[in-house]
Amino acid sequence: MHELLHGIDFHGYHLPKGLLLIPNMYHVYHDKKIWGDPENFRPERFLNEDESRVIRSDSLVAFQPGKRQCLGEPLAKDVLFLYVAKIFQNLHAFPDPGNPKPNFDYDDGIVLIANPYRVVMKSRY
Ligand code: HEM
Repeated sequence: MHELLHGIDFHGYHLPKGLLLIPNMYHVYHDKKIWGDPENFRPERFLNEDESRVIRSDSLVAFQPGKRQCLGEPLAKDVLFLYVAKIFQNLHAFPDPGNPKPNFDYDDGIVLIANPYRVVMKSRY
């Protein structure tokens, strides 16, 4: 969230001094002009053609661009990578056959919260 220090005109709107701005991440991550088919889980969209490298995209804005961007981004990404990699290095994950599969439904709030779902984790070893 950022507060405007002075009023500005932006794309035909006047934004007054003191206005609080909150980026609409849902809109960015569901923009068909950027992602094509945002509703599909297709992680390879973030890889180059031979899938050997992650492509850096200006549209991935979880850590925010600009002067006040997150200082902890490299640390957060390393920790998340190790955390998720460790889980899937040791466990297989399956949808729970006795329960509905996860979907894109959510609960409204300040942030959107995924509805609960169950998965079965099995040791790889
Ligand atoms: C998944 C984890 C994280 C996410 C998604 C995240 C996201 C963000 C976002 C959106 C901002 C606001 C940027 C803005 O105001 O434009 C921010 C600021 C900041 N983050 Fe993070 N962050 C994460 C983890 C961390 C960690 C681990 C650290 C430190 C070890 C950290 C340190 C900071 C600092 C110091 C700022 C303030 C930067 C400034 O105002 O100049 N963050 N972060």
